Amino acid sequence: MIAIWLLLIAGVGVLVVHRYRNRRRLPPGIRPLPGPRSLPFIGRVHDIPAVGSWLKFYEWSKVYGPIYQTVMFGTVHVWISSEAIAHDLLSKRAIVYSDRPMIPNLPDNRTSGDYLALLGSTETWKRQRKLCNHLMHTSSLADLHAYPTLERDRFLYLLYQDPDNYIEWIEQFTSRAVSRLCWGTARPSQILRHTTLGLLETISPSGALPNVASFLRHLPAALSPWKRKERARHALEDRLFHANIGFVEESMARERADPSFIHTFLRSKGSADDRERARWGDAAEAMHVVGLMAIAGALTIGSPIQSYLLAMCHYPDQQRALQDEIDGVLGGRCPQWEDREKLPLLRAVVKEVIRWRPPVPTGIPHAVEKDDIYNGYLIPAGATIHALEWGITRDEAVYPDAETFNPRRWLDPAFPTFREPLTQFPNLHGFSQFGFGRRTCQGIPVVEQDLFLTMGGMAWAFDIRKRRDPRSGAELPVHWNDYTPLLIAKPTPFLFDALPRSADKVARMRDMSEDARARARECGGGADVAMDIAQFRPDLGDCIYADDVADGEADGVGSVGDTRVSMAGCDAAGSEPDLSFSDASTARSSDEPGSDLESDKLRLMMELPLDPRLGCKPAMPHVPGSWNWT
Ligand code: HEM
Repeated sequence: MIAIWLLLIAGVGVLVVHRYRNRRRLPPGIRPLPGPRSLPFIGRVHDIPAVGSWLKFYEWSKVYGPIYQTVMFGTVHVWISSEAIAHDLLSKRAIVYSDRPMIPNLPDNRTSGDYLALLGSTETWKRQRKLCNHLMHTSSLADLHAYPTLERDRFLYLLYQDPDNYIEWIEQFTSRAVSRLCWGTARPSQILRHTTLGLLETISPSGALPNVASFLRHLPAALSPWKRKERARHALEDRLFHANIGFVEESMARERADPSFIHTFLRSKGSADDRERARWGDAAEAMHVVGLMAIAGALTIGSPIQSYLLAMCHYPDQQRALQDEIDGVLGGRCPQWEDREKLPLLRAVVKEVIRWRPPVPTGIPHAVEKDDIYNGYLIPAGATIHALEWGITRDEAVYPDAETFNPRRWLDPAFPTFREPLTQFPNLHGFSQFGFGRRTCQGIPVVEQDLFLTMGGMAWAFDIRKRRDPRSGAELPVHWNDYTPLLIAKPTPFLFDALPRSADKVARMRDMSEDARARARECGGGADVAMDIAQFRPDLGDCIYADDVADGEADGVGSVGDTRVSMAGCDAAGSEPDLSFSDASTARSSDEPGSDLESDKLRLMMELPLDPRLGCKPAMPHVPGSWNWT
């Protein structure tokens, strides 16, 4: 207790000195940026909500303008809500604006080579960024979109079988697809999900107290639950990454390795060309670069996929227009990556979902290394610079009627965002939502494929619509903008119907899933190279994921805590549940509104405690016949 008091006093002392130092004379004509008034010592933190903080920062932009500052515990934070200003500073003056701030709850983030995206502007960062570019480029040539397609085909059939568990299937899709890209196998995906969520908590302002009350970072590990948690998480992640690279090495030794980022790296290391061998650093570094790419993919892509479902609930006309495009161009076939030039509306929907509900609404902050003057305002060295993505996407000059989900803004010359040729545009390259300047997101090719395939697949297969009340038949409300509070925001759960559009599409989905399963059996070293996933289970504590039910164990009954959920219409062999089709009059049996199963599902969705980090339930029932470890 005494230690805590001493630390508090020391913390206040540091803040006083910091404040005194910051209060300096400005050259004539130079002003500090406008912003809300600060309280002594704490600055302006007391009225920033823990949930939806970006809405408050956006509200302030309406009062103080598209660039303003707040002070939080002695640090100046600059908030930018205009894409043009973000480019002026973060892109055109990238030489001083490409640093990252120190994260109090992960104080070595600027120097440790373990987290490319969080590294300061150092030589390690430059080397790692080059390696990341090289891996991304080489793999796009190597036809790696076969992996997202395989996982999309698995995902669609799971969503058809059990739409109420959509968050689980989406998170499985993203983590499995990126695991395959990184290591050529989906087996590490559930542990990856676990460690990745932990990291998101570690670095998010709302995820760990020291990120707001930064003096708490000085607490010794014995007194800091945050430090202990992060150490355990990091140790698990390290073991996972070692196991993954070991798996690829062994697969390569047996000539069974599938293409992956790590495979590409190891092949360059084995090259006869000395320069090629020396170019990309050592295996330990590559292991972390690829690990960070996996983390980035597993964290983010689920957000727009969930937001697509939300948008379709609110905008049935847009869904119909998208289905018309897909049906008209593909004649009943499910979209494939090769179809992208022919489907501009689908690409517009992908981009508009991201604009409408930005996955990283407060942006990933940069730091400025030297004092800078912008339009007569001082931006002091060390300030944290936020491109406020939520605000940028609400700039009415660029996005008229910004609150409305309108994919046509990317396709119609009447809108400022229109760009030709439509075989190429819209696409995600250069989109503000992926950052600015030298720190721009390196995963755009992966995001583009994953979202095109999943959103296109869902529009082809399902009518997404609001669920009806089992008793009154009235539409159940679906929230408009309730998002989880961490750095990557996802919609909180909502109920909807995913009605398959025809019996034929159900049969196609089943076939596609079966084909995907056969393709998956060929991947990941096949049966020759085993990956010991069980070694990690003890580290997962109480967390149970649906994939923990191994293949073949499914019995048509899943459990959630103490509640057993039976999947009516399914048997152990994985036959289909009874469902109605949107274009047929087939009556629902067990799944009909008002049935016991329906009320069971509703109760589960509403009553189970949310995992506050993920915004989803801690454990989900298993779908019989789904396949997990291949
Ligand atoms: C919807 C999905 C995604 C969104 C919205 C997103 C957004 C972002 C944003 C806003 C940044 C920070 C840019 C800046 O500081 O100016 C970033 C950085 C980064 N992203 Fe993504 N990202 C996504 C998916 C991915 C994926 C799938 C990968 C890798 C496979 C990836 C890899 C990275 C890397 C390596 C960085 C760090 C760049 C650096 O600091 O130099 N991202 N991303």
